[in-house]
Amino acid sequence: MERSNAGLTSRNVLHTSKYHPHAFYNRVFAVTYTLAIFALLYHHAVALLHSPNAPSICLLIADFILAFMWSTTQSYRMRPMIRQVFPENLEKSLSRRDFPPMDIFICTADPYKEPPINVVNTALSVMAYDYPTEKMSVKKNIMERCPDVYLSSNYLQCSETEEIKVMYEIMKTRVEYQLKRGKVSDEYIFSEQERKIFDKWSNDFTPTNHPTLIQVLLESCKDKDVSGTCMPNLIYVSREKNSLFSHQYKAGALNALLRVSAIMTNAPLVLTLDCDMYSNDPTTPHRVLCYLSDASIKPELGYIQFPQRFHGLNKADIYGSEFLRLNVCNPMGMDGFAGPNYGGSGCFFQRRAFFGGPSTILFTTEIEELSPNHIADKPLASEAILQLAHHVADCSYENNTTWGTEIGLRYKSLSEDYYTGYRLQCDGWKSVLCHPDRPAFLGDIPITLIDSLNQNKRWSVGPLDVAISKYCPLTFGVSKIGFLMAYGYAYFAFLSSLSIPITIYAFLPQLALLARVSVFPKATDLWVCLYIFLFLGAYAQDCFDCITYGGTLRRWWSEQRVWLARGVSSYVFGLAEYISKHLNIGMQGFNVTSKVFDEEQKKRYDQGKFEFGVPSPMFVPIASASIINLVAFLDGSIHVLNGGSVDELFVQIFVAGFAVLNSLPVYEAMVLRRDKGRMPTKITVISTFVAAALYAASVCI
Ligand SMILES: O=c1ccn([C@@H]2O[C@H](COP(=O)(O)OP(=O)(O)O[C@H]3O[C@H](CO)[C@@H](O)[C@H](O)[C@H]3O)[C@@H](O)[C@H]2O)c(=O)[nH]1
Ligand SMILES: [Mn+2]
Repeated sequence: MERSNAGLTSRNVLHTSKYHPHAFYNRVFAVTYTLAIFALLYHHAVALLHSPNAPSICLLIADFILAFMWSTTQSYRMRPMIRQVFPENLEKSLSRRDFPPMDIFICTADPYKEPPINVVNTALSVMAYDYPTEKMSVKKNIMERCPDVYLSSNYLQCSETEEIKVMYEIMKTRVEYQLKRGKVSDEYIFSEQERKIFDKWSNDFTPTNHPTLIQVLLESCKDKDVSGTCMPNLIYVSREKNSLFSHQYKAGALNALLRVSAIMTNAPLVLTLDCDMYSNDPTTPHRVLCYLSDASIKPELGYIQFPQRFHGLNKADIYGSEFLRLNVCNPMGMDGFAGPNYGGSGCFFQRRAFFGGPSTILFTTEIEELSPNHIADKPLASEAILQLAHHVADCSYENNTTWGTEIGLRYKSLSEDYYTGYRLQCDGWKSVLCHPDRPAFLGDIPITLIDSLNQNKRWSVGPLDVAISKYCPLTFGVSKIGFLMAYGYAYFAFLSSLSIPITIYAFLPQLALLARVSVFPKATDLWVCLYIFLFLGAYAQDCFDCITYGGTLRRWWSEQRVWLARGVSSYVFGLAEYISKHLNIGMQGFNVTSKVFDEEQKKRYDQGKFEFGVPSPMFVPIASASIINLVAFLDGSIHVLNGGSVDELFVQIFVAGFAVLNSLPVYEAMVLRRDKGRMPTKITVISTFVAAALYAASVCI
């Protein structure tokens, strides 16, 4: 079925949508796989009734959680949607003069993890959007408008571009120099006005304690570029920080930006960007307008999400950072229903969506100027406007308001993107996924294992706060957005529960193998076919999906490997962090992912080498599991080679062998490598002790 928007002749079509042809096969497979899961649970139940024992109970729990998590992913496969937009037709139905104003928010939190020059690049890349009045004008029709990317590309060299390059290099050196010094030195302050600005960073100014700073850097129509074209408004905002207040991390930052921008410009369209996500296509807003200029869908359309895409991935994508499933497959699946989740960056919102559902009356704001209906027509740099803007960026501003609970970005979860998208959809908003071939934005990826594991830990803890609350997708969600959408959200909500089955499968069959205890059906038993089907079925479908959506076999292998590593590490630590927070013995925060690349680390990453390097406890379960699996695999194989029965232990030897195959880079890092990214000896020693202790404990039981 192919649909296009009503009211336009085919020549003027702005967007079309059709369901993915795989949907039918996915459904047939889902039914078959469900039957197989029931058969497995039946088999477990019979075995347990026959001879109840601890390993069988553990495996039942593991399989039950895996089955539940599998079921939550099915909604993504029932009705994936493929959309296309035709920006070339846009100006036939909407004149450039009528393009809606747009506010773009770029968050940055830590200059030492997020180099300011990269933030500058991101800002410049979107300031150069092909967009009217504030537009930077289309010079030479360049697609790469991120200066750093453009200047490192094979660009057309002429006196003008060389001049720009020199200007850029000077700016870059200056910014980096000031960062090292931690202060803007006098020789770079050229006027009394600039001095006044920089004086605001007084000596008692710290990242956690400082007043609000708002600086209008460029004002549209007052500031012009060399060709006389208006520049876009460019405003620097640093909200007040005070250690006595909870700042709600990125969600708090975005809410402050929502308010400050409401006072100054109040554009109906809002784009949120992470500081590393530069624009890779100047026509992106045109794609957005293909949806928003369609009166039949606009009233309910809360946001348009572009998949997060990344640059600098190594060939095998060893840490699975491409996240095809998270950023492309799942959102396309949800797009067949109410639409994709909000991904934190590369998302265009209707400002109105932050102020209550589309069919409810607009939620009232404390100050009239914050309402999305308010028309901001005063000069932004005027005293009155600046004063009000400072006021709404105060720490205490949100006290006794519904910011973060009913309006704006929602707090409660460290995954503010996941939770906000979910709540907006529960409010009745729809969304669409815009997935052009040329990525609209490109962001940085973590290049060390610890950064990647930490990022995944955050993504497992954040949604857990939603799972265990009155907004749980399985209850609240089902009642608001229906069973299938809610199940899609439940997958993330319960992501950390995957730690239980993965950890059980990483240790239990292997310890049992060492003790010569059989925990799976015999190789000659027909039931083993069920295990083979369930394992191969899940793996084959995953691999097939991955390749369908643009992945490679090699990357898929990395993805499944890192899934196992997250299971024993990120998700376990995530659960532990969640529990300790609720017992009031620990704190969790938004650990900003580093975007600074150490040259040597980058080189190793490019060679496809895993970067351990730091002695982090998060590596201990990974290393311990690798050791136990290797020992069990060798021990089991020797047993068979010496004439022991293979029948009873075959599945366990297979599981251990599979884990060994996945652990090859870990052994290499523990034993063979000498570079700085190797596994720290301390971790190898601790992990060996842990493995031995587990073995000893299993023998005692
Ligand atoms: O207290 C904070 C922490 C982070 N950020 C900003 O949030 C963005 C994302 O942070 P990053 O460390 O890069 O996190 P990632 O794990 O890479 O981000 C993913 O996951 C986040 C939620 O966990 C989403 O907000 C992001 O959009 C999504 O890309 C960056 O621009 C940060 O500057 C803040 O503004 N305040
Ligand atoms: Mn990031």
